[in-house]
Amino acid sequence: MQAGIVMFPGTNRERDMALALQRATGRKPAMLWHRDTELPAGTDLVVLPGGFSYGDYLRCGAMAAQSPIMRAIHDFAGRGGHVLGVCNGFQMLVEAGLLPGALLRNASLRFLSMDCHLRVERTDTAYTCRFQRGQVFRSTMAHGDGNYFADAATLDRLEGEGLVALRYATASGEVTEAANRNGSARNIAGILSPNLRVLGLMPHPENQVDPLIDGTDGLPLFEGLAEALAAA
Ligand SMILES: NC(=O)CC[C@H](N)C(=O)O
Repeated sequence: MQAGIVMFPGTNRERDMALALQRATGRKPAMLWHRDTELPAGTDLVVLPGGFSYGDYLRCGAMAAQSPIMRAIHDFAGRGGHVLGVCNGFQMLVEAGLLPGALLRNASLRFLSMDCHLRVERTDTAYTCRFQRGQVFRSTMAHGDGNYFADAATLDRLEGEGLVALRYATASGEVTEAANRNGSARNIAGILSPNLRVLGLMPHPENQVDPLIDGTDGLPLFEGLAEALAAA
């Protein structure tokens, strides 16, 4: 699988993402720049990593969504390409219209940097195929604007079409208000596009890919991608 990671001014999680992908695929991802107008031939996965693109000016991800490379990413997604947006990358995907809804300020109006637990809601996707349905894994959140919002009709559509990939839950898998630290609608931590190929999520699975650093709870996401896209 050949992945490309896009960097914007203010991106800060691209190296962690590269290590996570390299660990799972055995291959170095291509590092791409926001001014690029094309993706390298043979790209199987585009990743929009976390950070503070353009200093979060206007709204998180709003300026990045207007970058030259976004047109190529739109085309790639339109052809059925896989696109993963993590944290600021998720914010970019909604700002670019590739996923519905918005990421509002956290309900507490505070930047939240803490562990969280995620419940896997479906497993027939390239991102989640290495998890069990209902499995809970530990991850990390680090954001000021992670409060997922969409109108009721959109939320109902996402639920009805099974496009909620991940929810904030307790360590034992209960979807409670206390587990939902940023106030997201229906505890939503990550959503999919209707073709299941675009995933946006606020927490950082790339933080948990090394037993010597913070465990390997996030590794199945990258291993699943490696497996699913190698076979593609
Ligand atoms: N870690 C991140 O990607 C943070 C995203 C964004 N800057 C926020 O604070 O919400």
